[in-house]
Amino acid sequence: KEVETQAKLANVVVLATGGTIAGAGASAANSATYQAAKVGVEQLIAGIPELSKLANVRGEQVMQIASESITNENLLQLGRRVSELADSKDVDGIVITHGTDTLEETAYFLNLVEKTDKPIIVVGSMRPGTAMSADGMLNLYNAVAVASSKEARGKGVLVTMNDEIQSGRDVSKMINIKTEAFKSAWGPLGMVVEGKSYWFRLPAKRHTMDSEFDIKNIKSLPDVEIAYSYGNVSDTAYKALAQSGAKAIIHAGTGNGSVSSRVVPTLQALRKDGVQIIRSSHVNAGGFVLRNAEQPDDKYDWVVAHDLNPQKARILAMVALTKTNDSKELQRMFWEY
Ligand SMILES: NC(=O)C[C@H](N)C(=O)O
Repeated sequence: KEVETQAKLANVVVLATGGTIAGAGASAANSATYQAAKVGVEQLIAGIPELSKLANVRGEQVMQIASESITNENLLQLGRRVSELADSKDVDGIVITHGTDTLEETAYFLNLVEKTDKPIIVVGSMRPGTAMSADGMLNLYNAVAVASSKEARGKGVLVTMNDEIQSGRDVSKMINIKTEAFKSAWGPLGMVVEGKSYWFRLPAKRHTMDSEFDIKNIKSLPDVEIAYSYGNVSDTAYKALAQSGAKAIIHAGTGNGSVSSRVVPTLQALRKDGVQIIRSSHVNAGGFVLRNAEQPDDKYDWVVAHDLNPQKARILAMVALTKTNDSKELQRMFWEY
């Protein structure tokens, strides 16, 4: 009987990368002071015996780092492993445990480059497993539940935090001290409660199977950097980033991606030198940057990031630049993805 049930359960692989979900503190009262990336994947899985009722779960330690230290090489390594597993007949769903600081970047990257309709769920936690009311256990349980469900197929890369199912494209870490940390300006796609998913909406942007990008064709990622804007901003950072070899600079602009008059001439000159200029907004609840609003993008040959925050704009720019350096093509991609 047991063998029969196991055969019916989905096969889910948990790829562990580190983060607070694998963190450990000195005492149970340490919810904010701890070391990330300490606990191995086997221990994470063993800590939730209920997983065996949801799926046949096995783990793989891909790396063990705090996500603020993730590199483009790490992204490619993870992306390639996800792709290999997705191609395997024995795998029905993939869960990635990840630090929350750059979780939204990794989720968006995978959403762009993985050619599969199998569920890929990225999950983290805000408190280490050693803390009182640690959130990692339930977040991971929910991730495995969604990864093993048929309804999650074809919905792009997803994130399960705080009982919500979010689109990996839209979701962003909005606050760093609450378990209710991840939000999307356009709302969650669904909820997961007691291991069951409840769906309410679908992503509208191109992703995974419908994406023109494929991790199998990406050898390396170009250098794309971000410059932050604020009152009295100077052009020093923009110039330095270009000098260090950035192929594109994401302008993390104020408001609707506005650019200080002190910086405009430098950005015009950098564009003439071949650097792509991409205007985004760093407003917290979600930016919305439109072409030729605030700045004459057509005239300057700049690109707008639309609703992508600066760190997500960096991900799309890197992936897009592996295919084209044409600013019109880049702009098309920023509307479509
Ligand atoms: N909550 C977390 O996971 C934060 C941690 N610094 C990380 O991103 O790895």
